[in-house]
Amino acid sequence: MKKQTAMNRDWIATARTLSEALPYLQRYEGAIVVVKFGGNAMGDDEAMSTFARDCVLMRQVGVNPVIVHGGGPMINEMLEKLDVKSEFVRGKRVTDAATMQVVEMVLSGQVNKRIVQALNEQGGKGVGLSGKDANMIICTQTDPELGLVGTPDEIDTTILHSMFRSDIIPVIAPIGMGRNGETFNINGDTAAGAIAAALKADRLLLLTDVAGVKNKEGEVVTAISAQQIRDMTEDGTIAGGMIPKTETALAAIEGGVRAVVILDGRAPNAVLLELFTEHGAGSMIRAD
Ligand SMILES: Nc1ncnc2c1ncn2[C@@H]1O[C@H](COP(=O)(O)OP(=O)(O)O)[C@@H](O)[C@H]1O
Ligand SMILES: CC(=O)N[C@@H](CCC(=O)OP(=O)(O)O)C(=O)O
Repeated sequence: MKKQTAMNRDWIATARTLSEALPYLQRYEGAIVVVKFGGNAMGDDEAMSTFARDCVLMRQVGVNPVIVHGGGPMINEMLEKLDVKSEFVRGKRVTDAATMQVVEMVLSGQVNKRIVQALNEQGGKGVGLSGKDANMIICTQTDPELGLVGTPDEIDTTILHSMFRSDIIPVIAPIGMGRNGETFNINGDTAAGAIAAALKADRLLLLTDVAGVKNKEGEVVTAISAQQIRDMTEDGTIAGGMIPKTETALAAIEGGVRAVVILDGRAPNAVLLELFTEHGAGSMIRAD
């Protein structure tokens, strides 16, 4: 009898959560939400299924999710197997022609298809693309020191809009084309930010493996201004892989994205919690 009461309490709490989601569901109907799913945020198959389920649910309630993925750790693993050395400069992989081949194979062939499959197993319609498809991302070289690393210069979102109309969830590998036929490796955060800005997205969610942007004391800053980001980068509090993330956040806001959230993608249902409950997670960056 006692057990049943506890169960009832659980159901009541679940019903309350659903009911409290109404204003959020209304706010996000028709919204475009770009989700960057970083390689470090991708967990085991169960975590992948949970993430996919959240994205399919988003689509089901009228949100237009766009997934832009990373896969840095998976690229590292393959490069190691092939005995190709790799190094990062300011959070970006120095990419020569041989490395580029491996990057494209792992991102487009392996990681992209894993996410597409997970979405489709949850009843969604995931379609995999890279920035090369339908001329979506045209790049210029970021810096000769980094080799074939590209900075998105022109984004064509036509294909994405036609996917939204067909209930398709686009899953995009961060690879772009140069104007002279080159293939460029784009940092996943940079690609997600550029796509979010081109779509004037309502939200850009950067899923990673930390709870948010941490200050000197190691505490997550829940709301962070552009100026705070610049100061924290200057004094080294923001370092490594967090640099492209915060740079992306600033560029995305400037490009017309309403808000960017950096959050822990390994936390179960992180995306749903952020969008549809009052328990938003991570660090939110808005225009100053
Ligand atoms: N101020 C900071 N706050 C949080 N994380 C930081 C900070 N500075 C550096 N980092 C590092 O950035 C990492 C996230 O970047 P990265 O590993 O590239 O993630 P992803 O693979 O998800 O893109 C964190 O795991 C952390 O080690
Ligand atoms: C230029 C550059 O650094 N490209 C990245 C692309 C993948 C990526 O960004 O993956 P994560 O999001 O998992 O870090 C790379 O080669 O690792």
